[in-house]
Amino acid sequence: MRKIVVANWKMNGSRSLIEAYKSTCATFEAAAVEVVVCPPFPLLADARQSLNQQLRVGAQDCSAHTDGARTGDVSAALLAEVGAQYCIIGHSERRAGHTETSELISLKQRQLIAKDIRPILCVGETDVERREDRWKKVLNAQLEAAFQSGTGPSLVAYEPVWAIGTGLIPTSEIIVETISYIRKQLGAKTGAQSSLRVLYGGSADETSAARLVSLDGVSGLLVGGASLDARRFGAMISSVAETNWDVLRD
Ligand SMILES: O=C[C@H](O)COP(=O)(O)O
Repeated sequence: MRKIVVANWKMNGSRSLIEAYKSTCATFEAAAVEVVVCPPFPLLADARQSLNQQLRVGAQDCSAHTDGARTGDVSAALLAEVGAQYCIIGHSERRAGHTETSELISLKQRQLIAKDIRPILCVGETDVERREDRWKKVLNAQLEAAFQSGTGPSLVAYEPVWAIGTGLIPTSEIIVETISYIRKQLGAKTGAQSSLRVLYGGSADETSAARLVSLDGVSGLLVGGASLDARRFGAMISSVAETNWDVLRD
């Protein structure tokens, strides 16, 4: 299966970054890697139009509701209308900064699936939860809620909170063990472990991308900071694509 690399611009980016992506990132070998760009809402339509050839476009969040008097919310239907094919949900910055619960996130997942948008469900423990060996319990709760919507996610991003934007990347052992645990938990619920894609996110950059996607069970990357520079992100895509071709040649 192709590796997938997702750029999460968070509350950053501009039309000029879309243009930079167009000239720098849209020349990779699409057969080897799937690339998804998630800009802020106002740039979605522009991104979709400009990057349509090879890059997919995703949103960073969506409303748990379909319509109505919900100022500031953006529905899955509207995301579909501007061409979003993916949507990040449950990012730790929303769980913590916007007090989003797993129940709310599962409602969002349901809205997205109804509009044929693929949810990318983010899960991950804090440093204290890791140190106190409570990470399994935390991940279970975050994954369990996703099943309240009736269908499990086909894309999960494991993002340890302590690795996001810190320059700290967990050891390979931690990443492999945790992603294997996520796969086991979801496989037990859905029986569809093989079609599940699990990404790693947290301080991934052009120097670590190839190693990270080569780890057992890692289907790709969710990238924050390093995706804000089109050249760095382009270098990440290239190194992941090369890794994938190596796999195909073996
Ligand atoms: O969604 C992306 C993650 O939060 C990772 O961010 P980062 O690559 O800046 O650590």
